[in-house]
Amino acid sequence: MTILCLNAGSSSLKFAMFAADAEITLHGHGKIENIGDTPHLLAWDGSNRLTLERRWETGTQTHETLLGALLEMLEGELGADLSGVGHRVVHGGDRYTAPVTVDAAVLKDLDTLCPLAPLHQPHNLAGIRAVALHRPGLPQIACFDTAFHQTQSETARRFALPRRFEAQGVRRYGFHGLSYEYIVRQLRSDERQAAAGRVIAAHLGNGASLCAMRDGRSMDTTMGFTALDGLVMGTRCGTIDAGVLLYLMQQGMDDAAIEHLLYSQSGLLGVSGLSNDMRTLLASDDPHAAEAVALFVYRIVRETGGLAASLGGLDRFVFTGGIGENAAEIRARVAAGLGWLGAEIDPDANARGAQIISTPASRVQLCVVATDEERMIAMHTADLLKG
Ligand SMILES: Nc1ncnc2c1ncn2[C@@H]1O[C@H](COP(=O)(O)OP(=O)(O)O)[C@@H](O)[C@H]1O
Ligand SMILES: CC(=O)OP(=O)(O)O
Ligand SMILES: [Mg+2]
Repeated sequence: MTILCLNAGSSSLKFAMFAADAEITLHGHGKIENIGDTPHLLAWDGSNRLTLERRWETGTQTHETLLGALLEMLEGELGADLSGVGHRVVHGGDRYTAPVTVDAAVLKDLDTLCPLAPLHQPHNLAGIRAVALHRPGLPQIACFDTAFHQTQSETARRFALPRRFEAQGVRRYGFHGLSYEYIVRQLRSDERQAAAGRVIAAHLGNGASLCAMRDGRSMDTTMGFTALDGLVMGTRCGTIDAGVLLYLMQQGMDDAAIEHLLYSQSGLLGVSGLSNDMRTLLASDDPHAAEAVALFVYRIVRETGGLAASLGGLDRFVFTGGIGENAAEIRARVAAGLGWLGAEIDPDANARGAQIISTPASRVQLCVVATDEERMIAMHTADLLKG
């Protein structure tokens, strides 16, 4: 069977076609990056040969218009032999703890979670609606970022608020779960049994989070009720004193203005005043860019300390996501900050982007694993379609 996977991130729209028989084989994939600024489409065939490139002017396109362009481009692929479409849906709330076939009732439920993931959920659901218009009746499977974190304890997921709020679903959920699930599979496929023990994975992309895992199960994570919590991100502030929000409200900012500030104008972009793109910041000699990068690294190191404490120590630290996989300088600076845990980086292995970038003597093994949310979506989608 042939499966199309769609993954709408906060600044990107990724897609991939797979043949899912005994094995899952990539037929083609691509991404539209830099959405909100100057969108840039790249597409490759199954052997990673570039087949298409296109750029749009600044500020003329939204996630929705680009999705339309994408479906037009995939028109041929959306032909009769397509068995289904798998989607990354960032928030599953309390109800959706495993992949599900989407129908009108499910879609309505998922819509109610849009305020909890304003940068993602509306785009995720727009993808489902657009495909339904194009190909009514084609099975569509929603795969949730929150599902992987089901294994966390009540304590890890609880806010110190009066109980009635928890009953309403106000608790920590965690995100990037498809990515962490894939990382665990990759670590397990290795003969070193690398998923065993106490592992922290760092998904460092435009959104960024850490996940503390024991034997491949999520124990804690830096994102919470929403994907705003935790690390400094491209345009999101990460953990912030709730008193700041009270102050902003008292200053007359309304909820829409605060949402825009915290989700879209903060993080690396807000602190640098320059860009949310790590490549741009690393290449800049502007002191504010350097300060944004320093804060990004500092917060990763600090949160790792907390998660290592909750795991009772640390055996392995995994870098993944656009920054984790590609930015050797960030990996080196994070590793330096983890020296107190016994981490010791091998500079040559790090510069090469090797799978293991720590020295043999390092007490914490440092790894780089390329994540593949689309393949994880394809695996779930194939499982559901095969019944
Ligand atoms: N070679 C590189 N060096 C530094 N940062 C990089 C590199 N390649 C990609 N990145 C960064 O990765 C981030 C995007 O990560 P990605 O996981 O693709 O995003 P998304 O969260 O939208 O899926 C951007 O900040 C980008 O600058
Ligand atoms: C949940 C989240 O932040 O996703 P992304 O990294 O794709 O923005
Ligand atoms: Mg992402």
